Amino acid sequence: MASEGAAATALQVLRALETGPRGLTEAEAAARLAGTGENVPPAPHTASWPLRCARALRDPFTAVLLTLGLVSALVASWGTAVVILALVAVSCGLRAAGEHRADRSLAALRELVAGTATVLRRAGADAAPRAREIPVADLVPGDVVRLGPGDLVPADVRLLRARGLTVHQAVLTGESAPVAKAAVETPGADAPPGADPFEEPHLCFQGSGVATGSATAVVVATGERTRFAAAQHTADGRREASAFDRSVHGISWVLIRFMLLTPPLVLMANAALRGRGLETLPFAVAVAVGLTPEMLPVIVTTCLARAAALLARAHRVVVRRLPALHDLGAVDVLCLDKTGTLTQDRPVVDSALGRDGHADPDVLRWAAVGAWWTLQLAELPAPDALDEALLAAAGAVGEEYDGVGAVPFDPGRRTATAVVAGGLGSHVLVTKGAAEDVLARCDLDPAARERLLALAAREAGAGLRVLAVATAERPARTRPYTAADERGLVFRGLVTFRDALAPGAAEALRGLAGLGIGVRVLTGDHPATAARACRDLGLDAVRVAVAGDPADLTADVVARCTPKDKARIVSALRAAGHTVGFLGDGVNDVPALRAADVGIAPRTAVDLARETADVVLAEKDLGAIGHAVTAGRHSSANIASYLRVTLSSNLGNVIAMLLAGLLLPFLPMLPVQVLAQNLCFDAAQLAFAHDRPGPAALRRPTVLRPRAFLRFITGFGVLNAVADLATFGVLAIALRGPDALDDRAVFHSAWFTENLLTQALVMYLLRGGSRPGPIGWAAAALAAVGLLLPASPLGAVLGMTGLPPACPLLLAAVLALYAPALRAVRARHDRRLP
Ligand SMILES: Nc1ncnc2c1ncn2[C@@H]1O[C@H](COP(=O)(O)OP(=O)(O)OP(=O)(O)O)[C@@H](O)[C@H]1O
Repeated sequence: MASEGAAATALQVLRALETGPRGLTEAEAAARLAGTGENVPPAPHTASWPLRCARALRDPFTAVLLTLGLVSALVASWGTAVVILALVAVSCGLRAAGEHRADRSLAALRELVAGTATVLRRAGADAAPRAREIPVADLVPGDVVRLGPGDLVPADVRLLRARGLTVHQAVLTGESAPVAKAAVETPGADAPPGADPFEEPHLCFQGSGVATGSATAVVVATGERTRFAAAQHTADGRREASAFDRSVHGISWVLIRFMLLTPPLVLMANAALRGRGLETLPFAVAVAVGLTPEMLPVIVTTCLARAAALLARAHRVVVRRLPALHDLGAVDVLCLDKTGTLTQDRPVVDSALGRDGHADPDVLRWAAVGAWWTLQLAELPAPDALDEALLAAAGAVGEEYDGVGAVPFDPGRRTATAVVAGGLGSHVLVTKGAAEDVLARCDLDPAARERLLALAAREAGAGLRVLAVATAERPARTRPYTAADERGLVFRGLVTFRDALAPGAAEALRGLAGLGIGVRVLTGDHPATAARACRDLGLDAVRVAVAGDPADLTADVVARCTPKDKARIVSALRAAGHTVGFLGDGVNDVPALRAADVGIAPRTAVDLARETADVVLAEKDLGAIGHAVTAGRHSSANIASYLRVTLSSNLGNVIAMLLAGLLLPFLPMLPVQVLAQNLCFDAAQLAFAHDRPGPAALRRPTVLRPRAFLRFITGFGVLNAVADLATFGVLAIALRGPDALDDRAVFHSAWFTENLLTQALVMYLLRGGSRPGPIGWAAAALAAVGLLLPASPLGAVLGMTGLPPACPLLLAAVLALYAPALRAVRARHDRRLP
């Protein structure tokens, strides 16, 4: 379509599509819909099962396991190879199943936040076109659509008319700044063939969103034929990994290096000290596998999927990017916009004041004339909330003038201008906007400007929103008006608005403070209005700054933020080491939503903000953020617990096994026993995905510091190895000397049992939190397997045997010493935590 559009004028495109500027009739549209199909991009998330499993294989642990399995098969160690491959298969299967469940439970809720488009359609061939909202899926080529600020471009379109239009194309091009678009008549005439269609000024693409201005455009491609659909196959995952995921990744790579080093080290040590050859390879491989937290991908997926499904069900929160939950859990600063988030964004005109501060209905009338003609001439799909309030308060005004032009509102400029025909060949500019910005464009002496600014501040201090109104009479002209014409204005007065606080906002803010999250308000509004709203919401002693002040990075409330300021402050907070969430609902929040670690939008947000956000609150209840944060922390805490327990335990086992292997005339465990023990431990570890962490883990933002973490596992790993080696010593002494140790089956079985018992103990004691819950049950089951398996027929298959009666008692003695040591070290570790 791009090449076709690039070469054709708007008229040619309309003709080719057998449509006109008045749009299609309903009947034509219905017939086309039957032919072209719904305007939905191919679903990117419903991957097939084989694809899901193949994706699971990309996980580094799984890949290493697979390699070890293949190495075992190469040296014909079939038992080892089969167990390892079974581990890989189970891990991939569980992970794919978890992803599938998560996708399914979210798909239904995603529908809730599906967008609509404003389309011009006619009831019949002779009927007048009517603008109405339809589901985006019902759009067909040839439809004429209207676009306004915050709208998502619903299909690939060719602009017919545009005013001050800029669009975010980041999803398609990665370019974060909005690009200007215009309905030029001979587009790209001299563009070289094959030039980037995204740079064509007269084409807009599905997936992009309107930052400022408005447009009327004809749909040229829908559904799978859009550029967006084509791009989706290549580009995915616009955001970098979360801090938590990066830490997990870092820890994983340290481990993988260890794992890869283990087999050669074991081989060399055994060759040097014991003169063993390549026959130790299966054992070396099994030990390396023993080090792997191979259930990590399964635990991560299950934890995230469970948290997302619970949030969707219980709190109607849609998590559009699962790993964002971990970012949420780590958020320590949440930035919010004010309008529409802390307030309802349903403004009602309170008063209209003249220059002297007294009521002046003429000010309201001019403001409404401006609102009416901006709306008409910019062909906005809908008025914004302030314009709507002006029109509601002023009644039928505007039509007594002829509209000439409009420069629509832009949150960077903070003004909007409409131009109407005045008397005797003159035009009247009607400009309204933020008091400071309008006053800066008025011809006033400094004292008068100060007085009027103070008047605006007084009204804002009462919690009202304030618009300043100014006009200017100019000789009529044909040249279009631009923002540069907003100067030399005559100040008319102020219109003030009441905007009620959002219900539940005060409570939500208290809840966030209780979760250890600092709140910053970044708003485009007047500092006094914002400060008052915050005070009314119970945020005391707020420090207020205006964007651009040196203090804007430390203030609680930053007023007069442009969209760029919001994004700048969010990025600076991130650079200072914070994990930053941003909650906003307007088009002016889009860059900040994108810049934050996690973007959150209420369901009522403009389409573009909702589409940019990682998390959407389907109910208009800010309290849901607290639940979402807690769910994120819950998931991260479980994963961290899993890693702590599994790695400490595995490391201890591996150290003990290597040393014992060098001291003993035979291997301390057969490879298949090492793997069987590993499999039992893995199965028990799945309980971590269902655990309820202790309240301490939910009270603070989650942080996983790799260094501290690796210190933790080394400390506990060594302790665990000491316990294992103590068992070894006790067995040697109790069973009296080398003879007893010659009974390999007894030794292997005793060590197997001891390993599972210590692992159960570590699971139970290292987890943190008070109630045992699923972990308690899993640990008990693991201990039972450890005690019963060696004597069972399966134990015999694995080369084990029942233990002599003295053995359990000896093991109990070792454990009785190990448990208090573990508790003591744990308590010391907890005391050192901040
Ligand atoms: N339709 C409009 N016409 C003229 N001026 C407007 C209009 N809408 C908003 N303004 C002015 O521009 C300022 C900035 O608006 P913007 O939309 O960036 O932020 P906001 O809605 O005030 O606050 P928040 O950032 O909290 O959502 C407003 O405070 C108001 O003074």
